[in-house]
Amino acid sequence: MPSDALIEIDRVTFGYDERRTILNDVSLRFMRGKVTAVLGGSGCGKTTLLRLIGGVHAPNSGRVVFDGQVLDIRDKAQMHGVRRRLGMLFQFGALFTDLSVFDNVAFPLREHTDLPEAMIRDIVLMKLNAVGLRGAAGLRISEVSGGMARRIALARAIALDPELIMYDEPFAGLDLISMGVAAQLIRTLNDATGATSLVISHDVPECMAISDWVVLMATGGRIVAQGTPKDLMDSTDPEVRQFVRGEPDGPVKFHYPAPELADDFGVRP
Ligand SMILES: Nc1ncnc2c1ncn2[C@@H]1O[C@H](COP(=O)(O)OP(=O)(O)OP(=O)(O)O)[C@@H](O)[C@H]1O
Repeated sequence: MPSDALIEIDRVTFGYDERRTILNDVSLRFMRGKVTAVLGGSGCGKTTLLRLIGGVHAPNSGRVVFDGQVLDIRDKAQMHGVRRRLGMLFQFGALFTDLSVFDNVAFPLREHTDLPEAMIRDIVLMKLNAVGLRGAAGLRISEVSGGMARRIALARAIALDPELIMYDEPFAGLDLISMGVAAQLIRTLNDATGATSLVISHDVPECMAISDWVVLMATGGRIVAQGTPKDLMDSTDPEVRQFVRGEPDGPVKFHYPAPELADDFGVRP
């Protein structure tokens, strides 16, 4: 019987080199059909987690399990199969600026399938329609706004009907309206396609609004808390409160450790 979790991170430890461990003994489960957000401050290892799921790197110890298969990045056939089932929305979109909107969305279909051009056209227009941009198919990337670019990248990420869609900072650099549109799209596409979505971000309100489950991560990949958005919003844990309410000071200090002010300014009597 398939597990309820599409992805399991099982006691994963990882560092880019021996000097520093980025994720230390992290265990997490991402449930099928749900939107899960991993929230955490800059540098705590969120993107690294996505790279481990995408098979860019292998853990130093522990396992990453995708739909019951333990990932082994040396197994080219397995990784090819797994990557084909993943859609990834990178930070800042990474669209091909010299191609049209249409050709950007068609790109993965032309690369990974032998579908006839007429069918590719229908799929591309359907995906663009899903993000509200069917009418923009003929535009060049240089002609579209940042918010539109994000939606085009999303249409491209779902072109091959992925079972898992991973979003790396989908709200970064967007104005409030575009942010709201992007957030609703993540939710709508998840529900319409039956995919599983994983969002990593530090935008608390957007993630709280669209997620079924929220994980709060701190330095070293330490899981501070996880639960439904309501659980976390209602939490009385000072570290959770500081994070979800954006309070500048709390268990995580505003000031980097420093000598006393009076000592630094030489005014101690
Ligand atoms: N390719 C790399 N080689 C070496 N160190 C890296 C590499 N990529 C990231 N790091 C380091 O790993 C740590 C975690 O980075 P990561 O990008 O996973 O964090 P993050 O939580 O996604 O942060 P942000 O929100 O700023 O993107 C950082 O200290 C970063 O400098």
